[in-house]
Amino acid sequence: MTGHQWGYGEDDGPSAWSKDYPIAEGPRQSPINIVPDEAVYDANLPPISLNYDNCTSINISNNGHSVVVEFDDADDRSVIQGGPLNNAYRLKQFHFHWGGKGCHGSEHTVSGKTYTSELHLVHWNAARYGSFGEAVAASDGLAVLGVFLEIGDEHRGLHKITDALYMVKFKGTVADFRDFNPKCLLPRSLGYWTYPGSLTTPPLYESVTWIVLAEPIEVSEKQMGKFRTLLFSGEEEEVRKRMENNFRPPQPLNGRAVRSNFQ
Ligand SMILES: CCc1c(F)c(F)c(S(N)(=O)=O)c(F)c1F
Ligand SMILES: [Zn+2]
Repeated sequence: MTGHQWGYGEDDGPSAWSKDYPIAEGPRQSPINIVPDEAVYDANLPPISLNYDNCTSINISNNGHSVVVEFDDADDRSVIQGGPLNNAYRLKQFHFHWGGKGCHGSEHTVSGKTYTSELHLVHWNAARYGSFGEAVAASDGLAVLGVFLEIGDEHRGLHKITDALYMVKFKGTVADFRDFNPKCLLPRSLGYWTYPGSLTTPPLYESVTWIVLAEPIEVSEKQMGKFRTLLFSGEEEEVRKRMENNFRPPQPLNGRAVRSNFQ
């Protein structure tokens, strides 16, 4: 596996990543299995505060690993703060991880329970670093908000995304995607677990403060089916590989404390 050519298949998947990215076996890797009974309720953990009202989505793209919606992060117009964070972190992008048919597909698990998908809202510490590229490798550089998706009723906010997926079927495709506010993808409760972790894809930097919401959102099987029409492969590639099961399994906790802001 030459550098930067990683995937989720038999030969280039999570069990092979450590060859090119030795940090894969580091002390604070993600995702993890969250065991609520072993989480430490921390009464001093403030609620998280999301200010997405002036957020500016720019485009939606297929990077060969997931579907990504990017935001204008030139100023503090859309930030997450509070919770375990010492300052405001700027929204850079969000993307998803999902399974094939059935109910696996999330990266974090809760007492071993998997969800059908997991949304990651990626933010970077603009108070301390000059760019996302600089922050991505710093121990307090990123804050990722994780939201579980489970099969149920259709999600009205997700429609705008699933209706745009046909434009980014192939790896390397990008399309305009304006005026999307991801606030509509959040559950009612912002109760969360938080722990120090990493990117769940190469380069697997140990730079993420994870904030995983306990309440899932509901999406329909039909909506999930649209994610599976995406391809890992580029338009010119002979073999078409459906984009699914793009999740890393849980990694060793190595004694890390998982804290919750709820009992
Ligand atoms: C380098 C860009 C990037 C990702 F590709 C990614 F998958 C994640 S993840 N799954 O940990 O949320 C990030 F946080 C992230 F910043
Ligand atoms: Zn992710």
